[in-house]
Amino acid sequence: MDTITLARPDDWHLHLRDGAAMQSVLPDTARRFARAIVMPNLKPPVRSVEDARAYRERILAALPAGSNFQPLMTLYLTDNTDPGEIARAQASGFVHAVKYYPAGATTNSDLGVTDLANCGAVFAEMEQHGVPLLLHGEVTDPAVDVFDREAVFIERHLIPLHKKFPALKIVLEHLTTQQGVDFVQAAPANIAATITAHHLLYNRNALFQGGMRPHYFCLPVLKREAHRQALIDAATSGNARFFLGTDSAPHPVGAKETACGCAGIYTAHAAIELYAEAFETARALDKLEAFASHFGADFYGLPRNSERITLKREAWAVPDALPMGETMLVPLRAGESVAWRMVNEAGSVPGPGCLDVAVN
Ligand SMILES: NC(=O)N[C@@H](CC(=O)O)C(=O)O
Ligand SMILES: [Zn+2]
Ligand SMILES: [Zn+2]
Repeated sequence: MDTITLARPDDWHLHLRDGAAMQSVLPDTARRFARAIVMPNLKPPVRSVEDARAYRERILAALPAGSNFQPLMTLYLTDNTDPGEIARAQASGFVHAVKYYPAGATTNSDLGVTDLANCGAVFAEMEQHGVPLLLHGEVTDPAVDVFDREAVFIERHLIPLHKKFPALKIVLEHLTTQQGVDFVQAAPANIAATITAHHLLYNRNALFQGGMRPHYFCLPVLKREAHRQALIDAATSGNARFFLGTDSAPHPVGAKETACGCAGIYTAHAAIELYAEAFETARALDKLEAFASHFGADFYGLPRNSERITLKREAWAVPDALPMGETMLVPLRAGESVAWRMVNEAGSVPGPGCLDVAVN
């Protein structure tokens, strides 16, 4: 198979940032995806429906001309989130989920939740209104090994939370472990998980290949090979509760190549192409469409996309760096190649994959 055609995919976990940085990265996503769940970890975070309304307007205003891309907004949960915000979120029509960051777990999580017990009234409202809770599922306990933080989160927090709010829709974001796969497989249909392209393609060796590799550092951190295999098996299994979420997370090169580098990997420039590589290696390209274009929409109760995209097996070179506002970012595969290329509807092959203008 040298070309594949699939319904236009959606990205169920994306960081777009704001301002000039957003202006730079948004076209990469808008060219490939119909919709994306946009993370709220801005500075300051997107905490209210009104914050989300304003952020959504800024995203729409930054879209390339002619793009039909739809940002699906989320609220950043804090210890002080007003339970009344949930009904307003649901009524808004543009807020689709609430995001939980454990305070201090990851980029811009300082205002995150210090104790899930502070949010009981909010979770009760979410359960009642059918608003999904998206989890950065890692404990922050410094006594817990960084590679075990997802598994320990599931035991300590997720299992009790699910017991207390059994009908609450939960997405365990950026799944990285066998334990996470096992939990989702054993859970009922209101529990799902997103899986990134980088966690499907790389294990933790990538962080230390010939030296320290800050551009492979993200949270949750890449795990050992057995976990990557478990993620591949889950993503290609046809189980509708595993679906695509890139967690593409741009940072300026200077914030990555430094003594204390930020967590986050940029993949939006080649997102669906990288998933195609991972699925092809697993001999499961026939499972890509459901994972990328059907299951997430079904879970969120949104219609599947009717437009289609085509990917062609044709290697292209990823530039060493891409613009990010006034500065640059280093994308995944910088200076290397990606095996699949997205072609536009007319069947023509655009120029370098990540520097194209929008194709709709
Ligand atoms: N994944 C990351 O490593 N970083 C994300 C935050 C997150 O998703 O945890 C970011 O905003 O940079
Ligand atoms: Zn996260
Ligand atoms: Zn993220």
